[in-house]
Amino acid sequence: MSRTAPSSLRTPATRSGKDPALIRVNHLTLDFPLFHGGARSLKKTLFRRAKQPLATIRAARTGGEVMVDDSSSGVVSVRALSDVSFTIRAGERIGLIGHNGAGKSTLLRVLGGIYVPAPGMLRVTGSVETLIDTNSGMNPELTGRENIFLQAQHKALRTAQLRALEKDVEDFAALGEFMDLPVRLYSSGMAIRLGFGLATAIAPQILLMDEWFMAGDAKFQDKALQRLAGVVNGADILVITSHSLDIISEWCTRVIWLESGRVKMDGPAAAVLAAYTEAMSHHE
Ligand SMILES: Nc1ncnc2c1ncn2[C@@H]1O[C@H](COP(=O)(O)OP(=O)(O)OP(=O)(O)O)[C@@H](O)[C@H]1O
Repeated sequence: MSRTAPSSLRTPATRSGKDPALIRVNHLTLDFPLFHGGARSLKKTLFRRAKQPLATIRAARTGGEVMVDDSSSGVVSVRALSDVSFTIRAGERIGLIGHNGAGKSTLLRVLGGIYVPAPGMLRVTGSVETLIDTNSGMNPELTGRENIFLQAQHKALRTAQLRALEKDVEDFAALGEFMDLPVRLYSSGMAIRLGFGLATAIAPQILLMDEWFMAGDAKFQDKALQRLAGVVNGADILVITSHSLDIISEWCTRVIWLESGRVKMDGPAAAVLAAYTEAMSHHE
């Protein structure tokens, strides 16, 4: 069984003469509008708590800031990211940590081009692969095998590379006859196997990954970790969100700690994890 992507598929930028990967984020803010003036009851509740014309209610360590705009529009929104700035260079492995609703997944989706921030500046240099949603980039009506062909087409692979990709993903996902059945029939664990196998078959320059992608049965996790190690070694940049400080300390060189959408601390993994653990111990 193949546990790492075939070397013929690997094209890390730093070894292929492309520009090194880079992520630059400047003063990035992202709001999710919740409702407009029509839906009054939540708004009234929020105003009772805030008693300010333009109120910012910061929940204690859960969620982003809830913004209530008292102008005629009456928009209520959640500020998931607030004035976030950082630069990630090739060779760095970043862990995103923070409380529930701190903005980790939202930030990952912004970096992956799924959400467009406003205002703010985002510059990403290099090929990006996201391991965020099990079905991202997959057509559920097509079979697992057809989805492999689709990705190969998307990446303009030659026939020999396509065959190598097909074999590699088929071996890794170990879906048996389900490989030739539509993806919509897969269980979530089966979809993760295929999605993970596909996304990690060709090392991207930048790999963005949500921790729950490591979910699955113990045997799969073991296989996935070994395969991921190969991809991370081939990728220029890894950004991973996790609540597991063990995973973060094992995989990351640098940690960005988010609190209510803001960067609370950004630095070497050991230092940020120590500060985070210390802060958490005061909140228990
Ligand atoms: N699609 C959405 N619509 C409205 N609000 C959203 C949406 N997605 C996220 N949010 C809000 O944005 C904030 C940040 O959410 P996000 O999912 O990024 O947090 P997280 O740090 O990944 O949390 P967790 O650790 O619980 O997964 C939360 O307050 C959440 O309620």
